[in-house]
Amino acid sequence: MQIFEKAPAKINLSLDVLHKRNDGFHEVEMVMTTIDLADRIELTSLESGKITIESESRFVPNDQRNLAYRAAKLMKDQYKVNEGVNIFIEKNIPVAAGLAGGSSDAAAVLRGVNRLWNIHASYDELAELGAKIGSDVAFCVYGGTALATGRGEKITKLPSPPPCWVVLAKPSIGVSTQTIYQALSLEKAVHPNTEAMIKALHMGNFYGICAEVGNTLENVTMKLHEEVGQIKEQMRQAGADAVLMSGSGPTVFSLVSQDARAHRIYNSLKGFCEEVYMVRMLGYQEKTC
Ligand SMILES: C[C@](O)(CO)[C@H](O)COP(=O)(O)OP(=O)(O)OC[C@H]1O[C@@H](n2ccc(N)nc2=O)[C@H](O)[C@@H]1O
Ligand SMILES: Nc1ncnc2c1ncn2[C@@H]1O[C@H](COP(=O)(O)OP(=O)(O)OP(=O)(O)O)[C@@H](O)[C@H]1O
Repeated sequence: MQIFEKAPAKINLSLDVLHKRNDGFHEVEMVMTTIDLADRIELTSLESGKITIESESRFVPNDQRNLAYRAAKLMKDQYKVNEGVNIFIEKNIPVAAGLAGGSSDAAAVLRGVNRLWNIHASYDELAELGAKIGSDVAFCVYGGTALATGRGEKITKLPSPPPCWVVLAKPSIGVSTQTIYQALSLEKAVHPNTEAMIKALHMGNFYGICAEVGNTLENVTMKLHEEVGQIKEQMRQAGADAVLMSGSGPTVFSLVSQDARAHRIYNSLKGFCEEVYMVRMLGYQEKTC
C-alpha cells in the first residue's frame, strides 16, 4: 500500500524568547502559520519491517539521522508495529532555513504511518510523540495557525490570517538553530507583543498583523549574516506590507496584500538570491483522525 502526505513549511509571524530554562532550552511564545511551500512525502509499506529513506536532495541525510526516519521509528516502537515503511521525500522546502522543513517531514510521517499502519492515534498523541523529535514538530502535526509555548511544543490553535502573498528569500547560507540560541543575549533582546498579534488574528486585521510581526532571534542572526538585513531592506523598498526573518533564519519573508507588489518583490529578489518563492498562506484546516 502507498499513501502521500503534504509537509508544508511554516513561518513565525512572531517569536518571543522569554528565558533560558534549566534543561538548556528557551521558553518561547511563537505565533506560527503554514504556507503553501511544501515537501511531498510518499510512504510505501514494507513487509520486511525495515524503515528506509529515499530523497533526491543532496542536503538531507538518507539514514537514521533523517527526522522522517526518527518519526517512523518512534511510531513503530510506541505502537509495536511489525510492518516497515519506505519514505520518499520530494524536498521542495530549503534546508536549514528557519522554515521547519525537517520538522514538517517528521510530522507528515507521523500522520502518514498513523494511516498506513492503521494505528488510529489522535493528533494530540502524534504531537506529544513528535515533541521528542524537535520543538517544531508538534506544531507541524496540526498545521494551520497556532500559538506555540513551552519550548515550542504546547500548541493552542488560532484563527489563520486573512489571505495574502508570502514572498520568501533564503540567502545561500544555512543557519544552526542551536548556534543562534547560544548567541542570544536576553538583556539586550527585542520582544514582540504576542498578545497584540493574537488580537489582530482574532480580528482578521491584516494591517494589524503586519504591525505586530517581530522575532527576538532576528538581531542575533542578522549580526552574523549581513545578507538577512540586506534582503529585509530590499523587500521593504519594493513595497512589502511586513518583513521578518522566520525562526532562527536565515530565510526572510514578506507579507503582501497586493498581487502587483508581491510580483515586484519577487522579481527584485530573484537577481539577488537563488532561492526565492512567492506563495499563499495555507488556511486553517480542521483535521480529525
Ligand atoms: C527557531 C524555531 O525554528 C522557531 O520555530 C524553533 O524554536 C526551533 O525548533 P527546532 O528546529 O525543532 O529545534 P530543536 O531541534 O528542538 O532544538 C535545536 C536547538 O535549539 C535550541 N533551542 C530550541 C528550541 C527552544 N525553545 N530553545 C532552544 O534553546 C537548543 O539548543 C536545541 O538544542
Ligand atoms: N527530512 C529532513 N529535511 C531537512 N533537513 C533534515 C531532515 N532530516 C534531518 N535534517 C537535518 O536537519 C537540519 C535542519 O534542517 P531543517 O531544514 O529542518 O532546518 P530549519 O528549517 O532551520 O528548521 P527549524 O525552523 O525547525 O529550526 C539539517 O542540517 C538537515 O541535515
